[in-house]
Amino acid sequence: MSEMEEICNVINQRLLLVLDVALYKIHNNQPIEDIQQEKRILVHSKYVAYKRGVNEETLANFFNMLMVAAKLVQYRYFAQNLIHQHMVDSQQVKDLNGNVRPELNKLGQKLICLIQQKLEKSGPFTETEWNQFIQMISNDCLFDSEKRYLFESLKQIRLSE
Ligand SMILES: O=C(O)C(=O)C[C@]1(C(=O)O)C=C[C@@H](O)C=C1
Repeated sequence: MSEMEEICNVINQRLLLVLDVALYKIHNNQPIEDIQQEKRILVHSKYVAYKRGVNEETLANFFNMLMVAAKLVQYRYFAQNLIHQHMVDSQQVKDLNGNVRPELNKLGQKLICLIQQKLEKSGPFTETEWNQFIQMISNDCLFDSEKRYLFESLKQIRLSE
């Protein structure tokens, strides 16, 4: 598998996993957006980036866009399920803090690791990789224009000076 394929796979897994978060929030009447959690993710991912020699600000911008994409996917899922909201089977709902968020965390670390390896090997992402990216990011809930924003922020990531 190419590095780009591996990176897109992890992004796809992350965009699927946030549906478990949405299900939890629908079931518990919580809003999709959790600014405190976003702050925690940004602080943590900057720390991991720093440890791995990846420029923290450019990495944080990318993670910010990942969370925007996650919210879009969740809002659309939420809308699709509004009519069945009262029927969400509690058996399907996973433990947010004990299970789903730790999984999201692991995927985030894996992503930073793959990005670091790719940057060290062949430098920043370039326009030539866009076709592969758009083909690989399989989530139907995102428009191509939204995938483009995600790719633009991926292109900006650099190693530390
Ligand atoms: O952990 C959550 O509550 C999520 O909804 C996931 C996530 C993310 O992508 O990491 C997305 C939106 C929230 O504002 C915070 C974090």
